[in-house]
Amino acid sequence: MLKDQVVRVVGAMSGTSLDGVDAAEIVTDGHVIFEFGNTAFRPYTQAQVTVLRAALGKWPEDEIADVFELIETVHAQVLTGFADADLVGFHGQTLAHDPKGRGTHQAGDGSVLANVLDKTVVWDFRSTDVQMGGEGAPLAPFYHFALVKKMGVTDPIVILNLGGVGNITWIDPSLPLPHSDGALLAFDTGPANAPINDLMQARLGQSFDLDGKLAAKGTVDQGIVDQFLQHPFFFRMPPKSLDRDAFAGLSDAVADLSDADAAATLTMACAASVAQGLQACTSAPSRMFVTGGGRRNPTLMRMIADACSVPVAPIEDAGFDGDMLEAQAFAYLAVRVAKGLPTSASGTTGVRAAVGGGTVSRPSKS
Ligand SMILES: Nc1ncnc2c1ncn2[C@@H]1O[C@H](COP(=O)(O)OP(=O)(O)OP(=O)(O)O)[C@@H](O)[C@H]1O
Ligand SMILES: CC(=O)N[C@H]1[C@@H]2OC[C@@H](O2)[C@@H](O)[C@@H]1O[C@H](C)C(=O)O
Repeated sequence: MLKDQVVRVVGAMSGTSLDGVDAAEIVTDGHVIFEFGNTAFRPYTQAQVTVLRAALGKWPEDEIADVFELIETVHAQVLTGFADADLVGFHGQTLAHDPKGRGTHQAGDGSVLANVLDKTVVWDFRSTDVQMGGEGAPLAPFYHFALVKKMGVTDPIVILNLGGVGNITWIDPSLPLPHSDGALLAFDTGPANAPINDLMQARLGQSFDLDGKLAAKGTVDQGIVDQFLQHPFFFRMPPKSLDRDAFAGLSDAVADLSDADAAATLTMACAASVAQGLQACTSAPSRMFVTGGGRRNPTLMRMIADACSVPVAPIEDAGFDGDMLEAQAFAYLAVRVAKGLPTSASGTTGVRAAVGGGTVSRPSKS
């Protein structure tokens, strides 16, 4: 791909919440975001969620061909709607993440999708970073940097993503990429929606705490939150990343609480971990913009605002779509990979040097 080429690219993301596949198109040269395009969301059926949940923690050597097929099929269904896209960024579904041990594992084979869609697909974004000593996550920060440039702000700000897991990017837009040391600091903050969703599913058969209504009725057990903050993860210096189920003990800790108190306590645990993450940022940002599904939970947003000493607002206040940001991010990163540009650096994943990685698969017919 030519250095200055501007590309219409679609990105697709299946996140740790296991709710479905987001897809979003942008127009970019891998540096500047020129335009936002169409978006789509395809929820997983209950049966598909059950298959995906059962596959969490699995590695390539496990028998999971059915999971790959499921991921590829659902992504193909969503992505056929993007006929005008020149390129596809395919994240896949993270099943397991152990960057300092077994590696990182996303289900779904981009070469299969390339043939089905008859388009070039960029995928397996995280492996090279892990092989180079990085965390392999979070990877959205380079896109966050481009968004902040588009906003035109000059002061450091923070973007917080509240998905199944939370992650934060501190950005100083006055400094240059790609050598993001200084311009970017990014890391996972802790579990976000995943423990709340798991509680709602196990106790009430619901997929999440709609509008934080159950948590709003409960009382936080501060002792459990304080104990949660003693987890070794919170004593590690960033960059750092998490497996979705790294905090399984948190669910056990609220087992004896009422439904409402358990929901309130898990919601506060997320807010407390965000507040702690903010403390670890390079400097106090002027604002925190929140993306991801958790920004729709008013109880969680109130707890975060109370726990953090900076103004907190959904990213829509900056003019962006908080439901599609991650899908857009993997569209943006796909162009960077195709152009040989880095997608992570020591400030975002702890990798030794800025690195691109990713696999580019072209349709075998062309
Ligand atoms: N109205 C709402 N009230 C409460 N929670 C909500 C609401 N809407 C969405 N959520 C939460 O947001 C989750 C979806 O968030 P999102 O789509 O950002 O996750 P993801 O992309 O799967 O995660 P990740 O960023 O970890 O990959 C839902 O599972 C739910 O927990
Ligand atoms: C290993 C993995 O898939 N991590 C996800 C997960 O979901 C949120 C958080 O944990 C973040 O580290 C990452 O996703 C976002 C999109 C990222 O890479 O920026």
